[in-house]
Amino acid sequence: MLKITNLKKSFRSPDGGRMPILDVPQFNVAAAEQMVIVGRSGCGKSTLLHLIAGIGRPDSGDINVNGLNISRLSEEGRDRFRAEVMGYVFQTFNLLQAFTAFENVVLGMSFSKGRVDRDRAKELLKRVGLSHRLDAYPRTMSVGEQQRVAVARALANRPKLLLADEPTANVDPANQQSIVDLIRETCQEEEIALVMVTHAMEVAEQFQRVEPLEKLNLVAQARKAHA
Ligand SMILES: Nc1ncnc2c1ncn2[C@@H]1O[C@H](COP(=O)(O)OP(=O)(O)OP(=O)(O)O)[C@@H](O)[C@H]1O
Repeated sequence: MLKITNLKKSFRSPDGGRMPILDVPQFNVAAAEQMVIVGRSGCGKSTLLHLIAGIGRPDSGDINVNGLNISRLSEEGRDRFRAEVMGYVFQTFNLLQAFTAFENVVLGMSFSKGRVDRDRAKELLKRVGLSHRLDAYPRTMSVGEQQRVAVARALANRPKLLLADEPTANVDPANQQSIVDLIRETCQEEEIALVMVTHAMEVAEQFQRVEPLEKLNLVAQARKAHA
């Protein structure tokens, strides 16, 4: 489902040079596999997820998702491919403020080829415990409620690959577990591969495969060697 080879990414540093962030020789995720990436703050987890989603381009290397090398696509092509094949739960939710919770989930569907399934949108919001908040606007919702809408929106489209960047960072332990359960059950039922970033060890330890990014990433290994 996901096959990464020789992926490199750097950012411009304040002195005008380049700051290497990622050098990942290989990283693969099988169809319908569920796995977790862990690692210290700033080690490049969100950058890796962005590149997999086609938000920004690597300096070099290949990212194959569902059989297509997305690093060769134009920005428009990557946007379209993401809408059709991937779901993304952003650390910052990225909900559209002018639309209600229900509309945000429905909009997650209408950017892709699939038909808009209003019943599925309602069902997903019910599963995250927000049946009573369908018509609420994001600014009137708590941070945890917004996070749950973001999870429902990412699943709305029946993606093949779900990328979740700390989807439980802002919720209490009970909601944390219900979000993890919702994500994992839906991914299992619908054979969606899951790559989740988390700092919560009690979440990570529920997964069979937990990859520390430092192990996958030669930049982190070189830093460690020089530390
Ligand atoms: N657009 C950018 N321009 C310059 N530097 C960036 C940019 N985006 C990220 N970085 C840097 O790249 C590094 C990795 O950032 P990233 O957000 O991927 O880390 P992370 O592992 O997800 O951290 P956290 O766990 O705190 O969310 C950081 O040092 C960050 O400052």
